[in-house]
Amino acid sequence: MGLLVNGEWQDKWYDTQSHGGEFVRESAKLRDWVTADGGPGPDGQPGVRAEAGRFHLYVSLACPWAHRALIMRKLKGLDTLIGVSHTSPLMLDQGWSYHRDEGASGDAINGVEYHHQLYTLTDPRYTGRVTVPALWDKQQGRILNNESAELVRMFDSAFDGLTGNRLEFYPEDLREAIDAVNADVYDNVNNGVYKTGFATEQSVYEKHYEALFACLDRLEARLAEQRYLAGAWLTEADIRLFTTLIRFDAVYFGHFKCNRRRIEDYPQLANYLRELYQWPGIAETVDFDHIKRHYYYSHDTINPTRIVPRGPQLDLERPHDRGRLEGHGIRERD
Ligand SMILES: N[C@@H](CCC(=O)N[C@@H](CS)C(=O)NCC(=O)O)C(=O)O
Repeated sequence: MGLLVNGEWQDKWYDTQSHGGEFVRESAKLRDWVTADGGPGPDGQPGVRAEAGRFHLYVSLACPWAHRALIMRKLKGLDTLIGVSHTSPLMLDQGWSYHRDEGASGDAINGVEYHHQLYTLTDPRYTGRVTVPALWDKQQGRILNNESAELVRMFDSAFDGLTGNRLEFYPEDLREAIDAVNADVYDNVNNGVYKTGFATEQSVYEKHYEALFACLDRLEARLAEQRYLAGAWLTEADIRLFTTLIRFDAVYFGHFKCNRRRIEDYPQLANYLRELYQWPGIAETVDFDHIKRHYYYSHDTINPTRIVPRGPQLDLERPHDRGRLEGHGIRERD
């Protein structure tokens, strides 16, 4: 576990000390976009054109951020256009690796052993954290973008002309609702579990624990009234919540001490989680072996014995009750 400083790998755990015991997530730094015609991204970011076979997605199957991109790749029918490599679940002194004997796919594109080498291929003097997911541009030989929220948006629309897929996860008229719930879920749930679990001061841990469960209570109340987070349509907001909920009972409840309640104990969230898990294409993106081995083995500051728990036994295939609420599925573009 570590980071690059001027292209040199340094083996360091997160610095919570200089933030009063807080884990502070660094913003992603590689932010170019893929667009249908190669024009700029939505905020004027440099753009490159969507082409079949040009891009490769590097992920960890354990990582909730990478998982968003993997689900979008699947639901948007991008499997044959964008290849994927996955890391070993074990993130050790050299960070993420492609060691096959630990369960990685290997790296068929660049043949690197460590994920940080993709960052120094991108910029030999790269400084920053070395994270998954990362979208590689084979034509330019560099990582184009390493921010999952942006990969979700690109995958939603940039390749539609090539795939003919018209599913829409960020429809114009729902953007306000999606942005609002995303902000709450990001801060208190997606990143909230990390802020709770990585805290190194009791009061900081308790503050984030309270914020996390207050948000889960808000979501539980919302999902009693509507089928999905933005209403009757399934949107990117649901994908973004799903990847944290699916890891919750298996990892965050114990390992990150997020243990007021399990997701299984929330009637709405538990049924909602099962509906999403059972959505065609989603279950095959979930790998509990990678998920559990990653967290319990890699974070030895939290779990020094590196024992990976056997449980819990989860039955995500059993029926859900969400059909009682009005739902239209995923919107299609005209
Ligand atoms: N903002 C990034 C965050 C990605 C991220 O933090 N990924 C984790 C894995 S779950 C990682 O690679 N961490 C390595 C590190 O922080 O050194 C995104 O959403 O894409």
